[in-house]
Amino acid sequence: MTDGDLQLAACKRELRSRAAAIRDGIHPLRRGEWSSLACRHAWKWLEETGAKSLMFYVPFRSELDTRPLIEWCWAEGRKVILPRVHADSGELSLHRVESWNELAQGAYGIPEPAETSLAIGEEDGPSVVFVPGLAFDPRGGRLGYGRGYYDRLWDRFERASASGTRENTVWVGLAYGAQVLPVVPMDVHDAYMDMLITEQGMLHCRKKGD
Ligand SMILES: Nc1nc2c(c(=O)[nH]1)N(C=O)[C@@H](CNc1ccc(C(=O)N[C@@H](CCC(=O)O)C(=O)O)cc1)CN2
Ligand SMILES: Nc1ncnc2c1ncn2[C@@H]1O[C@H](COP(=O)(O)OP(=O)(O)OP(=O)(O)O)[C@@H](O)[C@H]1O
Repeated sequence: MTDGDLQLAACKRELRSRAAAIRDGIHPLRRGEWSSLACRHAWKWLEETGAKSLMFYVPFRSELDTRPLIEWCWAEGRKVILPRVHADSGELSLHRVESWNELAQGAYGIPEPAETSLAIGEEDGPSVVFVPGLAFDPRGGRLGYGRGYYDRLWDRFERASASGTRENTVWVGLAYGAQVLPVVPMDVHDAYMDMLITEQGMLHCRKKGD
């Protein structure tokens, strides 16, 4: 590790605890209100784009609540994909889920597809990925919990689209407006979002380096 890497890691660590405190500090009633507004913005956008296969996260801690969005997708017959954490390899496997009954408590206490659920391949993967995070920035920068799960998934999808196995995926950060900071420190391997959706609406991200 170079001095630069160490500084970046320290900067991320410090920001992680500040960003978690910001998110936890939002009153639960406000979180509920803002989650429902953000979900409505996301749903409107999904109706416009007609995307049929969507990957979500199941909220934990004080994250923006995606459950209404997931239930609308089920009601409208859209494909809902949820991740399962493999803490040993640092990978996420993807699973089609059709009801809450198919989930069990997984790593970190997050509800996830049960162990018996069959994973789907990259070629059957989602056209839109909704991504949780501690903080985001207007370039699409993202800070997660520091295990790199979504960065590795992004890498897999990029490779699959470069080799022609899948179409491009739209990456959408879902967060409260208070989590969008001026700049989030980014490593070379960090995944950039294409869009952010908050209670205030949609933001198209300026790409890396622009
Ligand atoms: N709802 C949701 N699901 C998700 C994520 C997420 O951020 N939100 N993830 C996004 O990647 C993955 C899970 N990643 C996680 C990574 C670390 C910790 C965690 O508890 N970390 C400790 C720090 C110490 C440690 O690294 O063990 C902590 O925060 O106290 C939790 C989840 C996959 N599923
Ligand atoms: N594509 C990748 N391949 C292998 N390792 C990776 C990849 N992306 C990230 N990592 C590793 O994962 C670890 C965590 O990365 P980082 O601090 O960027 O996580 P994060 O984006 O905040 O967390 P998360 O995605 O879990 O929410 C780092 O040690 C990094 O080297």
